[in-house]
Amino acid sequence: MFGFPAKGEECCSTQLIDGDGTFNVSGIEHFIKEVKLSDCGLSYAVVSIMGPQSSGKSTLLNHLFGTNFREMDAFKGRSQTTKGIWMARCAGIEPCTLIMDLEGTDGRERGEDDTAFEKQSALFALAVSDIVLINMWCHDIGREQAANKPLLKTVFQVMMRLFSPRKTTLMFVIRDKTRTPLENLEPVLREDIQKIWDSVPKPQAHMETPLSEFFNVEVVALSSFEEKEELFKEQVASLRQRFYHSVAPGGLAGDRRGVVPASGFSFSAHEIWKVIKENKDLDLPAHKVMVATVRCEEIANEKYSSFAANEEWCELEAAVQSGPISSFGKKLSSILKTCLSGYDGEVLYFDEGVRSAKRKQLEDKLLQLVQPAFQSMLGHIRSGTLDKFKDAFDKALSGGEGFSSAAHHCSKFYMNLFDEACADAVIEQANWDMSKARDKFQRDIDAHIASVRAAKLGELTAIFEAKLNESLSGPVEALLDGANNETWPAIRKLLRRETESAISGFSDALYGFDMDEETKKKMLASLENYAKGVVEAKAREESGRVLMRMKDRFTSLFSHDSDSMPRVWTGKEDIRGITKLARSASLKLLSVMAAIRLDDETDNIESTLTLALVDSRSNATTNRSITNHDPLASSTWEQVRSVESLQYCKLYFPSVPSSKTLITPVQCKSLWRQFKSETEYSVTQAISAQGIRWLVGVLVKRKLEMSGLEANKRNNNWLPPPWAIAAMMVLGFNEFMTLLRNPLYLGFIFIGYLLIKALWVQLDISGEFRNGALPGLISLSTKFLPTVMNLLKKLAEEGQIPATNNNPQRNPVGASMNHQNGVSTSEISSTASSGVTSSSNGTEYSSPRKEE
Ligand SMILES: Nc1nc2c(ncn2[C@@H]2O[C@H](COP(=O)(O)OP(=O)(O)OP(=O)(O)O)[C@@H](O)[C@H]2O)c(=O)[nH]1
Repeated sequence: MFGFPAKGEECCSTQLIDGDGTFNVSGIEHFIKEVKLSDCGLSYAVVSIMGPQSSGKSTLLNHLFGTNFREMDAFKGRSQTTKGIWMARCAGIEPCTLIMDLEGTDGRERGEDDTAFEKQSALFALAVSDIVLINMWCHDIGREQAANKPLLKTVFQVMMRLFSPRKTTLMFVIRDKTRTPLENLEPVLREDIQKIWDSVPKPQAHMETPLSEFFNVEVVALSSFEEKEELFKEQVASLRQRFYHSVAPGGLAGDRRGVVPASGFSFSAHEIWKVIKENKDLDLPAHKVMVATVRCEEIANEKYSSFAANEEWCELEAAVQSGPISSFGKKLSSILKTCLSGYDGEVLYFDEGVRSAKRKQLEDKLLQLVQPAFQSMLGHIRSGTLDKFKDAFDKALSGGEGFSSAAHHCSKFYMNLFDEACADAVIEQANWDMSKARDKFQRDIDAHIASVRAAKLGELTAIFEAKLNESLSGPVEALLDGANNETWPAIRKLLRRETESAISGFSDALYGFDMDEETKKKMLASLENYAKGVVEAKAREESGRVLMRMKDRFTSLFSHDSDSMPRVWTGKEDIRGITKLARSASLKLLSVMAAIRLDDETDNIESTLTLALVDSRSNATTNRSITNHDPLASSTWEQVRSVESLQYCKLYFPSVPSSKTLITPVQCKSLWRQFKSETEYSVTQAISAQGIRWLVGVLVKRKLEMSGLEANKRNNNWLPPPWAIAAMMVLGFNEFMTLLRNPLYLGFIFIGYLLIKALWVQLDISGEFRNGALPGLISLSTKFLPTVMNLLKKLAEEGQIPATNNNPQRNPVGASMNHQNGVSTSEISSTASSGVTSSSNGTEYSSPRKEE
């Protein structure tokens, strides 16, 4: 359908639009590449020719511009040769000049009524050309029925459909000029043109607009090519000179307007033709913007794609994934700059507003593309600088620098380092806000400082807490062990002294942390509370062992005399008095252990316990008769006060809050019951021992009275008869000899002899049996029985033989109470007992514990 230049032709011509009005997109693109039009920018000119069919248009163009448009063969008769619109590049004229050969008007092939294509092609030529040649016969000038009149009318009418005049140069080429000189012809022609212009209906806006506003009118005359060919050629050669640098100021098209840059020519021409075909008005300025928009976008896309594939960028992007890159910003900025410069160069002649907008879009897209790499770079900078900061900070701290000072110096130094590194990574074109990255880095540094501070403060706190633990736990345990009236005052004094010392030291240590007063106060208060907590915890721990301690104290006082010597129950001792003394000492211990008394407030737990458990009034039967209520049947000491204050008005009853209570009233009662039941055995044992001793004394006395000295002598004859001794020697000779021969047996026999002899002498067995066998056995049992019973009891406590006292069925209250207290009875029983030394009045005790 479309025509292409024949092979070997020096200058190509291409059919731009065919006779049916189809635009040859591929052909024109091929043509533009061929003539390298895209590189021309605005330095190109478009010249078109219109005129009646077979008026020698192609002949003129081929001679004038060196093109090879098809010409009619003169010998075949006049017929249409050019269909549609053809385009070729002018040879040898600078700048690049494109020539368009239009289909002739008034062609018989289309008929008189088909003027649509004629008008469309005229409008197209006016829209894209800088110079329009209008071919006309010389003899038509001044004629009413001239062939060019309809053509001019068409040109002027369609001109109105362009929203803005382009100042196109209309060059009237008068063919077959006669002898009449051009000076005479030109005014007539101009008059004709003016008449036609005046007669053309115009829109309101251009009613008064002169022709010269739209067109530069030029007139040339040429001799007949057929009759005076040489002269024709000379005149054409002369005319050709006028087309050199036609677009330069002063040139033929020097004041043209609305030029589309060469790279947009193909697109622009196609779009114009589309609008013309749709019979719409052609808004050239808007069209120009449209072309600029499309072309700038195309160019921007091309640049973006070429940037994305740019080797330098790809290497940089890959490298930044694995680590920081020096001069990252500089390198990337340079690649971006090259890309944007390329865009700027190519869109230079397009509408400024459009190209700037598209440049911005391209820049944004490019920056979006490179941003992840930039973020990676920032990430490297941040993590690297943060690591360096951490090392430097640790070194400064371990080098002995104060915490606040080290934090301040290191933070400042590494913030500056971060800023410098960021400056090195900054992309010129980006103008990204770095404050967020900086803030984040600052937050990272602050968080690290805070975590180190917390760790250091934690260490410091732990050190002082450990010191407090050490200085309080042991002494408090010792003080509670020897519970007496001075125990809690002494604990308070100890707590005050140790707390003050710790707080003073802690306060000095906190100095370097540059803390605000409120936080410091909180920390000191926390340490103070910790100290209290140590004492309270120790007191709670010791209260769990109160039963064992009470029993120890009881045993110590009951089984030892005032010189701490083991008591021998001779029958002269006041067992009741000793028991009472020992029990009241144990009750004292219970009352001291019953509550935490770290405040100076006094309470009367001891009096309450004495009243309820020891005094005559506390006897269950009597008590009920007086109060009809058990004063210790309460789980808090507050309730005891509220109830009992009505009954015992003369007493100040304790008001110990639950938080300070170690042993509740009901637990005290239960403990006391268990304590009594578990110590009763010792008392019973003492009473039995005293009874046996008394019985033995009576029996011995009577025997001595009855038997006298003879009986005494008879009783001394304890050896067997002689015949029995002889029989033993005969029958046991072999065994006797075996014993004598074996030195080991001899050794055992000798040791056994020594032991028996020692026991014999120590226990005075011969003396005991002096008054007869029964008194002797009874007397010896009184010596052995307490020792054996104590041994059995100890074994039972250690769990080596079945316990009798820990039977929960026998002591259900005690068992349940100890579970409430968190300490089991067996645990209490198994703990080694401790001793106390009683003072003369039996109420003050010191605590040198000793192994029984
Ligand atoms: N009288 C006269 N005839 C000429 C002149 N130049 C060319 N011709 C003849 O006119 C005829 C048509 O020439 P073309 O150049 O093909 O004319 P055209 O206007 O291009 O024809 P279409 O493209 O068909 O409209 C040819 O036979 C030419 O020899 C001229 O200056 N004077």
